[in-house]
Amino acid sequence: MVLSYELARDLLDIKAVQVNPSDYFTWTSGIKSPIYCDNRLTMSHPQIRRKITKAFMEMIDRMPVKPDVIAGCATAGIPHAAWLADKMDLPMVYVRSKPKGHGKGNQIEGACTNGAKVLVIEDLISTGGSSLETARVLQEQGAEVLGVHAIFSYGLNKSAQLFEKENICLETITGYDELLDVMEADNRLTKSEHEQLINWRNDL
Ligand SMILES: O=P(O)(O)OC[C@H]1O[C@H](OP(=O)(O)OP(=O)(O)O)[C@H](O)[C@@H]1O
Ligand SMILES: O=C(O)c1cc(=O)[nH]c(=O)[nH]1
Repeated sequence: MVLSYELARDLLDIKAVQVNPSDYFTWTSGIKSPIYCDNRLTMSHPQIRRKITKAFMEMIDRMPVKPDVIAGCATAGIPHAAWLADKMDLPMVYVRSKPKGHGKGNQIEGACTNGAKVLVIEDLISTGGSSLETARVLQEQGAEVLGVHAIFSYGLNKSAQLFEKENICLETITGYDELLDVMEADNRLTKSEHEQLINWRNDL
């Protein structure tokens, strides 16, 4: 099976995906959503997290310029960045959503030298705001951000526009369309619920 569909089914099987049409979830951006995908649950499934690491490694294989640092987007991107960096034998850093309010006041944790070629690892893209903020913080510290790689994206127009505006390349393993296709194929959604969820996403 194609990996994007295989991973979408894995996310459903481990109950990472919740659909709640009558009681919307609030996303980090403030968007109200009938669906929530908790990719943090992949941490608890070694076979799935290894599949994700392997997919990230294959994406790096296809990159014309290779990263010399892997950066995890806090918090849910951090474990995946760590497994990837370990497999690739590369240095890793993580970037907090805001500078730490005590201690050294760091926003970037770990060593990221000026001019380092950095790949940002994120678990999920909704608007893209969190991962692009991570990229901005790294660039401000003199890093060259090669791109953002994420497990999943909702494929919102807003995120496509933001990544284009920032001129940062986004690649993902799976996404909303694959998830909805698998849900429909497995009779987890009716055709009309499928359409409703597609329309909701397209109207955002
Ligand atoms: O593309 P965006 O609109 O920025 O949304 C996606 C972000 O939201 C979630 O993180 P959350 O803020 O819930 O924090 P966490 O990773 O610490 O759980 C997710 O892990 C992404 O980082
Ligand atoms: O945008 C978000 O905050 C968000 C959406 C989602 O489905 N899953 C998640 O972890 N965060």
